[in-house]
Amino acid sequence: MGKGKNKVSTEERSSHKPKSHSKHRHQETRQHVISDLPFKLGMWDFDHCDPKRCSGKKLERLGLIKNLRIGQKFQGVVVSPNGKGFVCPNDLSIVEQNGAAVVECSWARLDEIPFKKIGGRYERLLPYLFAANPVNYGRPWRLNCVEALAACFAIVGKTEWAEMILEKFSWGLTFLDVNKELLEIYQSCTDSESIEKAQSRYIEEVEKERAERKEMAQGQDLWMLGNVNRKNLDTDEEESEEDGEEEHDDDSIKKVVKYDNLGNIIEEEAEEVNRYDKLGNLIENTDNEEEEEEEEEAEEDSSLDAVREQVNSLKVS
Ligand SMILES: C[S@@+](CC[C@H](N)C(=O)[O-])C[C@H]1O[C@@H](n2cnc3c(N)ncnc32)[C@H](O)[C@@H]1O
Repeated sequence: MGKGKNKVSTEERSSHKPKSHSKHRHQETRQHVISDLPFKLGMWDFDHCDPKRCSGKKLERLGLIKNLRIGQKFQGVVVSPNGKGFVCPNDLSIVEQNGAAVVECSWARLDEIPFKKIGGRYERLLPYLFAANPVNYGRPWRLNCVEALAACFAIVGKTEWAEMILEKFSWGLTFLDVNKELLEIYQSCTDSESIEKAQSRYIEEVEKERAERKEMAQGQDLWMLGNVNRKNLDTDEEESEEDGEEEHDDDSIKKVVKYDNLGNIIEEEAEEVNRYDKLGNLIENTDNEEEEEEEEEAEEDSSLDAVREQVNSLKVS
């Protein structure tokens, strides 16, 4: 055995004492913090997440949240993907008396969570809100634990409690700014049904505005093309010139005609428009503008479909 291998130097010994002492003090501080809080927070932690990025774990390190065991139920509002109704202002007394809890787990591994063995009497979904955390910034529905708890507090009217937990994160208070309008709408509701209606109205408005913006953008594109009537005229002329001639069987060659704002042709050229699939195979050019437009629309709308799907999946689960 090497000389002095298991020996603890005087320096180390003296540094050990304060360490264990400080641990004890830290525990005391934690209890002190939890008992000092005007609210109760709970969390079932399934250890799915990177502890450095996990907001629930940070709340735990700060002594603001209590860890709950599997099999243990929570008396307050449980904000969970397994919720049956939405958090609403009518939940105020439950939150005031017994607080709020979350399920700390990965969104990708929800199917591993034994929802029947956790939760409580008041399991709730959160309505449409945007994440402000660095991992999912700007995404609706997928809030992290501290955002979910803060949203619950804010909806029932305890915005100051929401601020108390969010301010522990550098980005935290942004959550309230980003969702100011939505939170005010939800705060003016009463029960879960009214929250659901308000949420649907908001999503519909967002969709409508989106469609209007798209229409305006299309209008601008048309304006940029110049005199559309003149363009049609020229195309007809071209077609009639080609009448009786051998048809060009290479669809990949497309005429590109550009006009200035007065409708004069400023350029005419042939352009290769070959398109390839992911495997590098040539895709036949259909020149079917309607089909292409439909494809574009489907792509643009897919994000909204994803939102709808998430609403439904949250409702179903
Ligand atoms: C899936 S975990 C992800 C936690 C993340 N790793 C973190 O750092 O906090 C987020 C938890 O917040 C709650 N939550 C977030 N968004 C929710 C929503 N729209 N409806 C219900 N609960 C939600 C749930 O308890 C959910 O399990």
